[in-house]
Amino acid sequence: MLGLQLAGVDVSFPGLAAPALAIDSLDVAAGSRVALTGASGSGKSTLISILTGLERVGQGRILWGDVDICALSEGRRDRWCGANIGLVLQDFHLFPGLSALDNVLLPTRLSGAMSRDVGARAEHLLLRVGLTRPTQMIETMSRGEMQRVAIARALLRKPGVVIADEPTASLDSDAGETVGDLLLELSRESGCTLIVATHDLALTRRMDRRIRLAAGRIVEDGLIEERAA
Ligand SMILES: Nc1ncnc2c1ncn2[C@@H]1O[C@H](COP(=O)(O)OP(=O)(O)OP(=O)(O)O)[C@@H](O)[C@H]1O
Repeated sequence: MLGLQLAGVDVSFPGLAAPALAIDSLDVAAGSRVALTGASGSGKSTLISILTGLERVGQGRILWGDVDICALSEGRRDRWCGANIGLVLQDFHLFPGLSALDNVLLPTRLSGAMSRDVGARAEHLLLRVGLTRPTQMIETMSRGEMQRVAIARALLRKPGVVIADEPTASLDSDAGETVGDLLLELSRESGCTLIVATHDLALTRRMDRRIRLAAGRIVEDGLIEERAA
């Protein structure tokens, strides 16, 4: 499991008068479960992009464990993040024309980290998220099923942290609840840190801590006392 230390981070985009993100310091304990909330445009996706190495910061440090991903070259950062961070996105980022199993395995195959054990773990994870037909083509699946495939893919390489950006936003309430259950259960089972950007109040209440952003800054940060699970 990986803890996060972020310091002096500033992300600006051309045409914006103020930085999209300006965070002096943020620590997340390894193994904790954090909800990232805030109105549309407050900077949640931008924060996720820099935490996962998809976007570079103008200045600052982002340490996962003792690795400062800002100090890595682009290629090394991509490899490190691919191996250590499991990412679940609102619109799944799955590939039509491939089965559920092949979608789970694709990033690992592309990174050259494939092995028999990984193949067996992918099948196990699909069963664990409640999908019994690993060869089913992705385009024939419901949105809730697709998100479950994306969760299995995120967990495949036993990442130290799972980060999800609005994982329940495009799902109905039942499918959203299932996805929330799986993210919480599987991250607990694998002992990884979980960070979820969400507008979903029910999901937020089930986390340990809530960090609220407004205009790119942290305006509220506290423990969630009344957890539903
Ligand atoms: N590539 C970009 N170029 C210019 N501006 C950007 C870019 N990406 C984000 N922004 C701006 O940065 C700000 C924060 O956007 P961000 O997508 O992080 O918000 P968010 O909290 O995730 O919103 P939502 O809940 O709607 O997804 C917004 O003002 C947005 O327009």
